[in-house]
Order: sequence, then structure tokens, then C-alpha cells
Amino acid sequence: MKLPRRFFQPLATGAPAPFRDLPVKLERMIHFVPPHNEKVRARVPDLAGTVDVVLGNLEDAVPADQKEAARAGFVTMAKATDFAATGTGLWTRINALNSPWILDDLFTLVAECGDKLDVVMVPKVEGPWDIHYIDQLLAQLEARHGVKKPILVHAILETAEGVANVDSIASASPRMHGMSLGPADLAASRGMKTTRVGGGHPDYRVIADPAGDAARASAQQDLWHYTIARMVDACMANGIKAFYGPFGDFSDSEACEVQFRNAFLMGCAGAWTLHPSQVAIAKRVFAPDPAEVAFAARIVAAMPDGTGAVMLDGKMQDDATWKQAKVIVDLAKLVAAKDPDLAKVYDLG
Ligand SMILES: CC(=O)SCCNC(=O)CCNC(=O)[C@H](O)C(C)(C)COP(=O)(O)OP(=O)(O)OC[C@H]1O[C@@H](n2cnc3c(N)ncnc32)[C@H](O)[C@@H]1OP(=O)(O)O
Ligand SMILES: O=CC(=O)O
Ligand SMILES: [Mg+2]
Repeated sequence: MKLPRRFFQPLATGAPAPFRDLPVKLERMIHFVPPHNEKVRARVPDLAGTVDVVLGNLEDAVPADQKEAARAGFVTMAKATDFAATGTGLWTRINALNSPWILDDLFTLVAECGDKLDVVMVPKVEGPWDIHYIDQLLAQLEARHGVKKPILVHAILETAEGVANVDSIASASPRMHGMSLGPADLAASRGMKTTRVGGGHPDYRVIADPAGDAARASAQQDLWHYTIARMVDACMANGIKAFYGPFGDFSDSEACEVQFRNAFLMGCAGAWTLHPSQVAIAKRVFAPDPAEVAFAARIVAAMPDGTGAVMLDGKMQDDATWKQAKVIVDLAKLVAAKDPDLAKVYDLG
């Protein structure tokens, strides 16, 4: 274990000092773009102003013979758009640590566009050792290329071993931005019997006891509840952010919305969007409900220093509900700063 006082020291001479606290950013959706696809890439300058994060994906979903084209396409895409001008994050998902592509992914991207790159998403993270490796390598590359701002790291939680080590992954480095649930790889790694990318399964259910001839009530359960809860606790305990990952059935926007909303209510900051149709869903879900914002604002106003106990509409409020209300009001302010329509609806002054 590293001594606490060394935790925030740069890992290479000349590398930027790690952030003490994460930059505060609205990240309702991490929008995936296939950078080897010239047609989709051409849409990025317009797309950038409409999403919170653009992620150029180099890993799964890019065919092996297109890996170099995806890497080159990412560099072209990064250089062609001023993402910072619209407050949009620029992320990449690199190839896995055991793949033949990862070194060239990092060497090329940090050299060519390291100053524009906000976050590197690392797939199939198994334990803190994977983060330590990426942390050291990024520091060396930042130093070599004079990158001024630390590039953050986001882990995908998508292996059984990764879930077993989720707490130590979250605390592995001050470079950690957060974590996303990867339900497709995780299902395979765990031996789950589903071919779906996220969402529920009609056969995963509970059933009521028999009661004579009456039909037995039965309800579908959430396959991902346990893992999302573990991920949120690990992330929030370490001051980093949790995200729901992909929802693969683009034809079922209703189920996508329900899955995203469950994650939002449990503490997630956002989700991945793989198709333009999912962007509006993420915007709807990862912004607090206006009625909830209005009530939360009344709680904050009723307890100006956040202590004591008051009654509002027959409901007891105290220091704990004040903190709950602050979570909602603070998020609403962040959303309002980016969305003039919701700013009017929230009316937080
Ligand atoms: C388990 C995991 O790892 S999930 C993460 C990995 N997967 C991904 O990153 C997939 C990202 N998404 C994609 O690559 C694409 O959406 C695909 C290949 C799956 C489907 O693409 P298409 O067959 O073109 O879908 P569709 O015809 O519905 O697209 C409609 C329009 O949206 C565009 N589009 C599709 N996906 C995207 C996207 N992610 N970003 C921007 N535009 C997109 C299409 O180019 C098309 O444009 P057009 O109307 O000008 O022709
Ligand atoms: O990478 C994402 C996943 O679900 O697997
Ligand atoms: Mg995966």
C-alpha cells in the first residue's frame, strides 16, 4: 500500500499533478461513436453540442481489421472539433490490457491529442493492478508529450473478478473518474444465461405461493440490482461516479428508459448511449423530476443551515432529508446551466 502522503504525487517527472477532487461536470450520457465509420464521424461536430460526452470506441464492436482505422479516425475526430467550447467531454475506450492494440492506442492518442482527451475508459478491469499499470503509463506519456491536465481513468465493471474487487478498483488511483456497468461481458464472465445487452429477462422472476385455484402472481426482477448497488457504494465511498452502461435493444426505448431510471434512482450519474435515439432518453432520465426539484428546494429553504426538524406537507424533514434535497437541487442546477428549457421549469433563480 502506498503511503497516504504519496497518493497525490505525479507518477512521472513532468506529468501533471492528479486532481484532488473530480471536476464537476454534467455527464448524463456517454455517447459511443465508432471512429472507423467515416459517415458517423462526420456527424460528430454537430453531435458534440447535443451530448455531454463523446466517446470514440476502439474496443469491442470495432472489427479486428479496423482497429488501426478506428485509432486514426479518433485522432481526426479529436482534432476537428473544439469539444471544450460546448463543455462536451472527449473520451476514448481503449482496447483491453491483454490485447495487441492497447499500447498503440495509448501511445498514439496521448501523443496526437493528449491535451484534448478528458477520460480513458479501460475495459475488463479485474483489480487495482490494472489501474496502477494504466496510471503509470499515462503519467509517462503525459510527461513525454507535455500534457498539462491529467487524463482521467474510467473502469468498466464487466468481469466476475472485477466485481469481487470493486472497492479496491475504485480507490486505486486519484486518476479514477468513475465506473460503468458492462452487462454484456459481465453476463458472459459470470456464466449468466442471456444473450441480451443489459435490461431484464422475462424468466428472472419471483412467484407468489399457491392459493387454491387462483392464478399465482409473479413479477420480473432486476438482474443488475446487486451489481449496480455494489458499484454505486464503491464509487460514492471514493468520491467518483457510477454509470449504467449499454442497453442494446434500440427498438425497445421503453425498457431502456426503465433500466436507465433504475440506475439513476440508485445513484448513477448517467448511462451509455449507443444510438442517437437513446440520447433523448438519457436526457429525460438523468435530470431530476421538476416536482421533486420543487419539493427539494422547499426543504432547503425551510432549513437554511441544514439542521433541525420541520414538517412539510405532513412529512418530517431533518438534517438527512436536507442532504437528500441538496443532491437533487445541486443536480438540477448543473442541468439548468446546460439546458435553458429545464432552467425555466426548475426556476431555481
Ligand atoms: C457491449 C458493448 O461493448 S456496447 C459498446 C460498443 N458498441 C458500440 O459502440 C455501438 C455504437 N453504435 C453503432 O455503431 C451503430 O449504432 C450500429 C452499427 C450498432 C447501428 O448503426 P446503423 O445500422 O447505422 O443504425 P441506424 O440505421 O438505426 O442509424 C440511424 C442513423 O444514425 C446514425 N448512427 C447510428 N449510430 C450512431 C452513433 N452511435 N452515433 C452517431 N450516429 C449514429 C447512422 O449512421 C444513421 O445515420 P443516417 O440516418 O445519416 O444514415
Ligand atoms: O462493454 C460493455 C459490456 O456490456 O460488455
Ligand atoms: Mg464489454
